[in-house]
Amino acid sequence: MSRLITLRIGKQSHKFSAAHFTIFSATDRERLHGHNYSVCLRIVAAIGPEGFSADYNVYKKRLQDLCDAYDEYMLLAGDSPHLNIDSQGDQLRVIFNGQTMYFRADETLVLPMVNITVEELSYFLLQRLLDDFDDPLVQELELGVASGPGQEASSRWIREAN
Ligand SMILES: Nc1nc2c(c(=O)[nH]1)N=C([C@H](O)[C@H](O)COP(=O)(O)OP(=O)(O)OP(=O)(O)O)CN2
Repeated sequence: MSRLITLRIGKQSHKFSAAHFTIFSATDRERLHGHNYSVCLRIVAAIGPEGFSADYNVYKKRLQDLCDAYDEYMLLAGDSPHLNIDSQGDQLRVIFNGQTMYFRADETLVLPMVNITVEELSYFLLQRLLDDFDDPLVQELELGVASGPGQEASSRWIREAN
C-alpha cells in the first residue's frame, strides 16, 4: 500500500487581475468588470524515499507563471456561441446580441472556453499545468480559481490506473 499525502499550495502572490463579463444567455450578460482571481492547487501524491512527495517549489513556480500569463488582461471567451470576435487592426471587435464592443488586441486574450467563469478558468489552467507535467508520484491534482473570497470553482485530474 502506498502512503498518500495531500499538499495544498496557494500563496498570496498566486493571483491575477483580469477584466471580463459572464454571459448568461444569448441576450443576457454582465457589464464589463474585473476580479482579482486567486489560484490554488491540491496535490495528492505518494511519499518518496526521501520523505517528501512532489517538490512544492516546482508547483509554486508553475502556479506563479500561470498567474503572470493572465494578469492585467481583458479575457474573452473564444468558444462562446454568443460572441462574434474579429480583428480590426490593433483592435478586437466583439459583437454580442447586436452590441458592438472594441478592445485593444494587445491587452486582450481570447481563451478557448465558452465563458469566462471560475469553472472554465479552473479547467483551462489545470490543462495548462498538465501540458508539461511528468511527476509519476502524483496521483491527483485539483486546481481552484476564486473570483473573490468565498466564490471558487475547481477542476480535478486523477491518474488513470494502469
Ligand atoms: N457559477 C458561476 N456564477 C457566476 C460567476 C462564475 O464565474 N461562475 N461569475 C459571476 C460574476 O462574474 C462575478 O461573481 C461578479 O459578481 P458580483 O456579485 O457582481 O460581484 P463579486 O464577485 O465581487 O461578489 P460580491 O459578493 O458582490 O463581493 C457571477 N456568477
